[in-house]
Amino acid sequence: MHAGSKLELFHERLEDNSTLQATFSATRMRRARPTVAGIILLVLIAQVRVDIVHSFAVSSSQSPKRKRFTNQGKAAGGFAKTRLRRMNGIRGLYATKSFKKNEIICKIPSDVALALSDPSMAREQTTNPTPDFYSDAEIDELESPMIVNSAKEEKQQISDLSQSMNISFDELQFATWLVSSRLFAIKISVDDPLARSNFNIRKAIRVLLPYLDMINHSLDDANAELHLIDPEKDDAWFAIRAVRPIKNGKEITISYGASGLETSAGLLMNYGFVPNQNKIDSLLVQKGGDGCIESLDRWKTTLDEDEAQLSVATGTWSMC
Ligand SMILES: C[S@@+](CC[C@H](N)C(=O)[O-])C[C@H]1O[C@@H](n2cnc3c(N)ncnc32)[C@H](O)[C@@H]1O
Repeated sequence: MHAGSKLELFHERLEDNSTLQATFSATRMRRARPTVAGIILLVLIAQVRVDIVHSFAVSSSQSPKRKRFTNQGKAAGGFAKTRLRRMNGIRGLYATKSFKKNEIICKIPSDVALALSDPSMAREQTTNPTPDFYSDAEIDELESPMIVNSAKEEKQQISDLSQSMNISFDELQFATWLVSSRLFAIKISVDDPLARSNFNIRKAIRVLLPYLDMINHSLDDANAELHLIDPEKDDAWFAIRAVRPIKNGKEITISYGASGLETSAGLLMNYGFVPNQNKIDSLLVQKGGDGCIESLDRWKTTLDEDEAQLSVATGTWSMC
């Protein structure tokens, strides 16, 4: 019960802070103008932040062929039958025809994707550092040591980098956020030289996918999934596949996270928002994964304080 109530409080705090972040980001976005320097900066950041930037590794070709594609073709042939729209203030991707279950909604050739992690190094990839726009005091309010430390580390890295590269902190922070909030994680099978021979294991990589990066997150109600088709071939594709029938006009959503699962902390750190409910958070606590319980235990508030805050916030509080 202790961990559970901490978790709910944690969730509320994330929501409060993500509201702050959304407001701040919107202000910054109005000011931002896409410039060549900005684009170069993005590439530089991608290089510095992840150390390894390479064209997508599933292609066996050293010099991938350029592909031509159109948005006028059949549904499976590219960007067919979708368009960008805004609903409830969030821009997203919407179907302009109905899709059947398992139908491919759109495809992106893998050579236009930028992979921000090397699958062969995925074993060492344990953190997903992202920019954070909160003040140090706001970060401290999150209390969870895992998030507070990550966010502060993130800010420090941006600060160090901006000085060593002679770029303004604000520009670098904005560009870093731009990249990290548009990344998708996907699991792929790769040869693991350290594993038994002929043993392929699934590893997560994070990729920037033009156009597909317009798809919003839905944990419980996602109607599509991100796939990699023919990873062994030169002409591998990223595809969005309908996991159930989608009617014309419906928003197309996927569940962010390498396995379609992402904690609220991960969503906040990577994408700057948290959902209202996230069943993955309680699973994490139940299983004690990722040092979650330890990190909750080190919070400054007592259980009584948590319950008092929760009852104010929700109007009711029942012991579980
Ligand atoms: C990959 S982009 C998706 C397209 C984005 N809405 C846009 O207009 O460019 C990810 C960003 O969309 C927003 N977003 C996606 N799913 C969301 C959701 N369920 N609730 C709130 N914001 C969401 C967040 O700002 C996130 O950083």
